[in-house]
Amino acid sequence: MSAATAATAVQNRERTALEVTGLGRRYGRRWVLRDATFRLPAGRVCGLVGPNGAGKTTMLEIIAGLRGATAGEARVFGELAGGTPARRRVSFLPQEKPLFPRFTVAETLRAGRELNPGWDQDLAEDFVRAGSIDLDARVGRLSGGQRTRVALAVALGKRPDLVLLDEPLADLDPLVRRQTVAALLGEVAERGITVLLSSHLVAELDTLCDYLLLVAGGGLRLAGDVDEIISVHRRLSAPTDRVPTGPGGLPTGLEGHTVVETHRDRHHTTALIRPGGPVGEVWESIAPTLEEVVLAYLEQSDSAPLISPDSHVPGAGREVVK
Ligand SMILES: Nc1ncnc2c1ncn2[C@@H]1O[C@H](COP(=O)(O)OP(=O)(O)OP(=O)(O)O)[C@@H](O)[C@H]1O
Repeated sequence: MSAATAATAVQNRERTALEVTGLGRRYGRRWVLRDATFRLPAGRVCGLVGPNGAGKTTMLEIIAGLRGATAGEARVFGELAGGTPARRRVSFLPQEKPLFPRFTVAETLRAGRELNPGWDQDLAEDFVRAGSIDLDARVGRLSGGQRTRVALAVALGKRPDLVLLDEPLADLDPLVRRQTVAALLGEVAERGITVLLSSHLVAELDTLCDYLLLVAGGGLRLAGDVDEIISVHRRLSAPTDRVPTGPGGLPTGLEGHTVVETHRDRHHTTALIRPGGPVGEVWESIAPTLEEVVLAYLEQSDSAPLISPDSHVPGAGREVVK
């Protein structure tokens, strides 16, 4: 390989933070995750959503190298998850924050420094101080929000290229959540860090994430840039008496479109679709919110997956739905 080709290969690898191919995990006889294939471009903040038990933690643990896959593989900046080169570039913050209550905040950061060769003490200390947290305070005496900030400081102090966060905001009140999110996003934007975070806070996803993965029913249902995902969907509504149920059980006029979800009552019929062409005039058609799209896919976990072009893994043999 020439020097130029090798440089291009490195550049390409650095453009993809995460590449997951045919990933599956079985516990006993039960598959919780099957055939997940996607690419996460570097520098994105990606939300990982799905119902309870959909396999979000399992996926994060596999990427962090804490759990093996039953099928397929995950690569972090081109390196196989679990290996030393991949682990060096990843920080994982599990749901149960790994902090010792008896340690002071300063001792917690010192432990981070001793365990991580690339540790950035200034970054970690600044992140903690910006939350008005005393470095001499005992971790066990901190509020939930303060503990989250300390745990995030430890995760960021490692100077990772990819941060994996398992429901980091679940136990925070809305104000602290907003402050913590702003601090986190400021830090990741400045350093070009890629973030993959699981969350049930569907209504707040669009303030946090510019990329989305949705797992449900054992598989990946949505993957892609948030704006792109929204732009390929339409939210339709029509008077129920003008769109009677057709032969396939769907309201008439939706043939030829990919229908994700429909709701019907005596007066109104609504649908979330991926249009396959122009929509009949009887329907009022508007752009959906991200929350509406996510809720529709969560409700209809067997709807056709949408893997957007920049989430597509080249050569993985998976259909790209536009
Ligand atoms: N070590 C294990 N042994 C057996 N089953 C497990 C194990 N870990 C997880 N599971 C099961 O796998 C499924 C997926 O769990 P996982 O924690 O990955 O889901 P999740 O999407 O993160 O859920 P939640 O939103 O509730 O946190 C669940 O049904 C869970 O009970």
